[in-house]
Amino acid sequence: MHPKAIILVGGPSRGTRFRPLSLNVPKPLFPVAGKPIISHHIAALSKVEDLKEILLIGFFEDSVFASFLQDAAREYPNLHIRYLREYQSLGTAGGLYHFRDEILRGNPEQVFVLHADVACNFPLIAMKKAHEGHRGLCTILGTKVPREAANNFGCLVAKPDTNEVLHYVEKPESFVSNLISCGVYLFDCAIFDEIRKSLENKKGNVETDIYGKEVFQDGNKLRLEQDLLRPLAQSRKLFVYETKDFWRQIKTAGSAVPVNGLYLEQLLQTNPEKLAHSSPNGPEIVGAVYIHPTAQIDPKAKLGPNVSIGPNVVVGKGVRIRDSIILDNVDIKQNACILHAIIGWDSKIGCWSRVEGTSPSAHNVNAVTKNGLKIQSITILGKEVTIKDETNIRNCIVLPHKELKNSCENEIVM
Ligand SMILES: Nc1nc2c(ncn2[C@@H]2O[C@H](COP(=O)(O)OP(=O)(O)O[C@H]3O[C@H](CO)[C@@H](O)[C@H](O)[C@@H]3O)[C@@H](O)[C@H]2O)c(=O)[nH]1
Repeated sequence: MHPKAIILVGGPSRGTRFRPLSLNVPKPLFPVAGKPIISHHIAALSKVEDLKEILLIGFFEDSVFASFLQDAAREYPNLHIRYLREYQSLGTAGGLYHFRDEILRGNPEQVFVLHADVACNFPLIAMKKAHEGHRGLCTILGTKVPREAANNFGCLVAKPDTNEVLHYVEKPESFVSNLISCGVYLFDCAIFDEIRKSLENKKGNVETDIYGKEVFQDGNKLRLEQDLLRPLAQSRKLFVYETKDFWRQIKTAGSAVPVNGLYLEQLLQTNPEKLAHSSPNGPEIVGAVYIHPTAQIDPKAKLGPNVSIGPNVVVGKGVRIRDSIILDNVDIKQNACILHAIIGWDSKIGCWSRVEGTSPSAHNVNAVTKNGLKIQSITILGKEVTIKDETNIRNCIVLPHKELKNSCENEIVM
């Protein structure tokens, strides 16, 4: 079977919860464990036999992915990776249908569809094997989440013996099931007939906008979940493949920190040589830590676990960093301490300063509550933020280009 793959990358308006980091980089290209979020998807797809083409579909400007695509072409010479731009947000299935001729060119039999904003070990080969063992049109990757988190996702009720999905309910108001959709699918190409049927049904719902143009009632969008998966479950053509391995959404900027940790842990198991290790003349490394080869780390610094250090970062003597992502060109002076934080590009952290957040809980990755109010658990500094010497920044979001001389806590610094 010869498959193709699609990564749904969304567009700029969708990155709002990822601010302030999405002000400088589109979310799909934000680095976790040393490489852009969607590079992890591509690495997994590159291992699928006979998969030669990956299409990124979204509504960002074309230029956004240009240099990423050049780098990816160098890294994966056998893969053809392109970006297809929707003229506006067409919904999670709208782009698939709009670009169906491109997708079906070369007669693939199957299409993987991956959301860009999820992190997992993408068990695509196992999904494909499971898919070929049943008569469904789609196999969806599922995982179990805590009961109280389930209604934030697409919920699946499946027959335990056959994995046939009996009900699919998108973000239900009351509890349906704690088996949820991970946003990773494998479709037979016959799915395009189902999308057409779904479109025809929706055409019954057309209305006229203020310009007299016909639009669907929900703004011309075709939703993979409600318009396709739900009817597929009703007609018993949807199956689930459950992963017991890690899975996480990347919605808020703060969620990049636990995701970084999960991918670093995975690297520690599969490719430990890509990670940093303690050495007699180097810094002390605890657990999984990634350091870009151009970064300069003082031998008296201590890093880890769950730390990624970007290109050209300078880390001074006595610095302590854990559970943090340090982006390109950051300068951290001696004895500063960085915990549960993301430090934006070109920022400067003065000596004896502390930039810290709080350890987030499993499925509520970005917020902790204090006196009933949500506060930031991961501290995030935007691009080019300067923290003066001996200043403490706790549970804050700091917008780009700020200079902080005084300590602050539980604030959004604008
Ligand atoms: N190309 C394109 N991509 C889109 C569009 N709308 C969303 N996306 C992309 O599609 C993915 C899903 O985004 P959302 O629409 O924000 O859905 P969600 O709240 O994340 O929920 C979905 O994913 C969950 C798993 O993470 C599922 O559990 C849930 O059922 C649903 O499919 C993201 O990668 C997003 O960038 C669109 O109009 N066009």
